Amino acid sequence: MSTVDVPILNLESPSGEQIKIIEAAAAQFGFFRVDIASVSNVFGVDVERAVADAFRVSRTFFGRDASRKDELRARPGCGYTAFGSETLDARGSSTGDAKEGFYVARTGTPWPADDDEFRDVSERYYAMMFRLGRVLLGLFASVLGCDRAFFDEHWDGEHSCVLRYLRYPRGAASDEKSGAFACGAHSDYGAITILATDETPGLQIYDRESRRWKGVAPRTDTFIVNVGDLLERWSNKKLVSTRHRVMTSGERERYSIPFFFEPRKDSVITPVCDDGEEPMFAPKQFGEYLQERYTETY
Ligand SMILES: O=C(O)CCC(=O)C(=O)O
Ligand SMILES: [Fe+2]
Repeated sequence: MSTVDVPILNLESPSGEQIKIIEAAAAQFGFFRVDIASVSNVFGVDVERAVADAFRVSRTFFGRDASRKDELRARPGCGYTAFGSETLDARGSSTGDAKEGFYVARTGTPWPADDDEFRDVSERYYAMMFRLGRVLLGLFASVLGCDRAFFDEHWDGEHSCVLRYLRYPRGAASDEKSGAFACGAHSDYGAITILATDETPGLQIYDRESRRWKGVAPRTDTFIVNVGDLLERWSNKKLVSTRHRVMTSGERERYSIPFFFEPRKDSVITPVCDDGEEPMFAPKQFGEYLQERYTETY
């Protein structure tokens, strides 16, 4: 399996350079990395530490007895999801995805009553990712030739951002032929995903040009950022959303923490077009769009 070079954005570099990196990424796979140390420097907080803390509480959480995790199941997009309970690629999979997860939503998360640290660390991490999401949103707006604050109002108030802890357990080897995946091929449905991973490889992205899957090397010093379908739609396809999946060897467990940066449910997504450009999509409320996508996954 060959790997892809994903450009690295340094938040401390001049904004013109940052915009160029995102432009290049958008024209390729819609994936880029963000240097974590640069986020620490710009925000004046220890982001490396926050990421390490988040992985630590994730391990503790998933180490709980199954029954004590099952109690924390809630509505879609909130709380615990058991091993095998989701199939991101229903057509290509013979079985549910070999992962378990815990969603942290803006409100209503069913926190375990006996682990305050899990909640504290998660809320801090969530707030930090939200802040980073806002910065990235401004850069995407610039790339589209809009004012930096162009998308901001859609994230004011009751936005739909979700943090997710994922564990891909040991012993569940992915196998393309039999349709067994750690996380089946999908594109993210939302606006922007900011992903932290541990050092176990697994993430792959689909290269439309060579029609091959390519690995994204794990790096704990960067976040992986990708454009989701919603931002693709919003940008009238100037920003691309690329299919990706997770394949694991089963030798080691793998942890990852995606943060899904999503607008308010009542946001109307109207494609941003240059003068004379035809919109490829009709305006649609995010909540309505979301409902359609959930029905496909569960
Ligand atoms: O675990 C990963 O590396 C990616 C997970 C993912 O693509 C997702 O949850 O949407
Ligand atoms: Fe994804």
